[in-house]
Amino acid sequence: MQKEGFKSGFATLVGRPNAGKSTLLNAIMGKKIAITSSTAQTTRHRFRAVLTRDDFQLILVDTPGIHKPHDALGEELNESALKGLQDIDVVAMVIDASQPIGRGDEWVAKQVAACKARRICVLSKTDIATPEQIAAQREAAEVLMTWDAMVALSARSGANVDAFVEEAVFFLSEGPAWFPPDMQTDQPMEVVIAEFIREKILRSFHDEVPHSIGVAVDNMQYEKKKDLQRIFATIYVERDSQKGMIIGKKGAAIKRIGSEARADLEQLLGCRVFLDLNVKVKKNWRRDATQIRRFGYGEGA
Ligand SMILES: Nc1nc2c(ncn2[C@@H]2O[C@H](COP(=O)(O)OP(=O)(O)OP(=O)(O)O)[C@@H](O)[C@H]2O)c(=O)[nH]1
Repeated sequence: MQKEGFKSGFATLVGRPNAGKSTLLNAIMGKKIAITSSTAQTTRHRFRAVLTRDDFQLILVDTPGIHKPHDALGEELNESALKGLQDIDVVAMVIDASQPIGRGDEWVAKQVAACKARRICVLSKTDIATPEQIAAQREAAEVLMTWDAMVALSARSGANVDAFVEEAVFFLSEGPAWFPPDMQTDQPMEVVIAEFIREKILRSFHDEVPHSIGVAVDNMQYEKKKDLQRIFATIYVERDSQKGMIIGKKGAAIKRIGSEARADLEQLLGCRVFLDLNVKVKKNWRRDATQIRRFGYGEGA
């Protein structure tokens, strides 16, 4: 059971190249997590990490187009980067405390200032900055915009990293966790979505459906013009009776699951979603090694 007052939501780390975003992400997670770029860039959000504690779940996403001013000069990318920032709760802009604020920082700040999310200024690398430098950087950062919070930290030494997490969580809303607590690392989008749908089904049936059900995303197509992500997924069950239950009378149950999942996936992905769900009976799918990998539960998934 989730604690009363449990909070959940999304945060993104932005900042010019080399500001220290990846190092901070790793420090937040408390271990080196694989940061891959294997995820198809069909959606605005790339999931980097999910941090779950007793009282919160903080999902760190990457917002493509916000780090690299040169790539983002085109109107279109600019706009989509900004839109991406609209769906998340907290934007943390990482500024290197040991370097003067430059044009790269100013560019990123402009994007951040235009979004609705809560804005946290992170002054990074305090281990190599003098107290005078940090104080001066605070002042310079205040000039960039009005922040909801400011934290000076060192991802390398770990100093104040927890304080940053606390600030970010403070701005999240109360609500249930989006993902299972043991999901931590960067995952391919298909696995994230499959896991998400599975979670919805389990919740929707209040544990009447066994945890042995599996979900696999078979295909994903993004239509740029419509800003629409088509997702084709299969729900695997072990028995016919389970299939009947998930489909429901005249398909009522699966329809409901589909529309609930779709609405949340739209928020999750930051674009419109068309969701096609199929139910298949596959006995003992869990024992099949290839299947396990495909479903994203086994090692090496
Ligand atoms: N001394 C010190 N160095 C840091 C700290 N955080 C990051 N660095 C170093 O700064 C450099 C850039 O850090 P990254 O975390 O890769 O920066 P980034 O913002 O993710 O960079 P891009 O991926 O290019 O956008 C690396 O050499 C890090 O080791 C810190 O807290 N202290």
